[in-house]
Amino acid sequence: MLLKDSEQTFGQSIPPTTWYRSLAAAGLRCPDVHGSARYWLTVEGSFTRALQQECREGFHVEVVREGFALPSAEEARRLALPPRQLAWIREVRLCGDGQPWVLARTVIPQNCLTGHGKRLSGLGSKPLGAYLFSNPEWQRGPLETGLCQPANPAQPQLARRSLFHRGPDALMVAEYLLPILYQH
Ligand SMILES: C=C(O[C@@H]1C=C(C(=O)O)C=C[C@H]1O)C(=O)O
Repeated sequence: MLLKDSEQTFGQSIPPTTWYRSLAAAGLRCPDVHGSARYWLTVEGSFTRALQQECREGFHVEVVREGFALPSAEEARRLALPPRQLAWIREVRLCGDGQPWVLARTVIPQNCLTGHGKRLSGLGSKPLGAYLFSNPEWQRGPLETGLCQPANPAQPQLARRSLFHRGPDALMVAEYLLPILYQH
């Protein structure tokens, strides 16, 4: 039976998440990070590229929402943003072979939307990684590991995130691994 998109993706929202500065630190809390998800939590370079290499049929990005909104208090602290400053927030599903594999949330402060960065608010279904990794002005910082508190089995349990820096500007990309990606 074919499910409607709303049924297929029911429950696949982003759960509350605690972030750790390293995989090892998260591993003390949750040894699962060293299991089959470890590759995805640590893969360097473009995550989009790594997913594309895993696809048999194809890769696409589905925009869930994008627009100006308030980051969470934790995101604002991590990005050193003043409280209540709006940022461009993009949430997408990264889909392999027609199925969502990863939920991604990117917080783009307004100072990143200047110069070439203007493109960041007009990506639509073009992957953000293609822009960031073809643009040498953006440098990635260290990867953090996230342990999620899922409310249902469709929600992610594990996540990763990093800041991308352009001089003094920084944006933050978080990727939440859906179980289908690493539980074969
Ligand atoms: C940051 C990257 O971009 C990917 C693409 C995203 C998007 O289009 O919104 C979000 C998260 C990423 O995994 C990457 O490829 O590493």
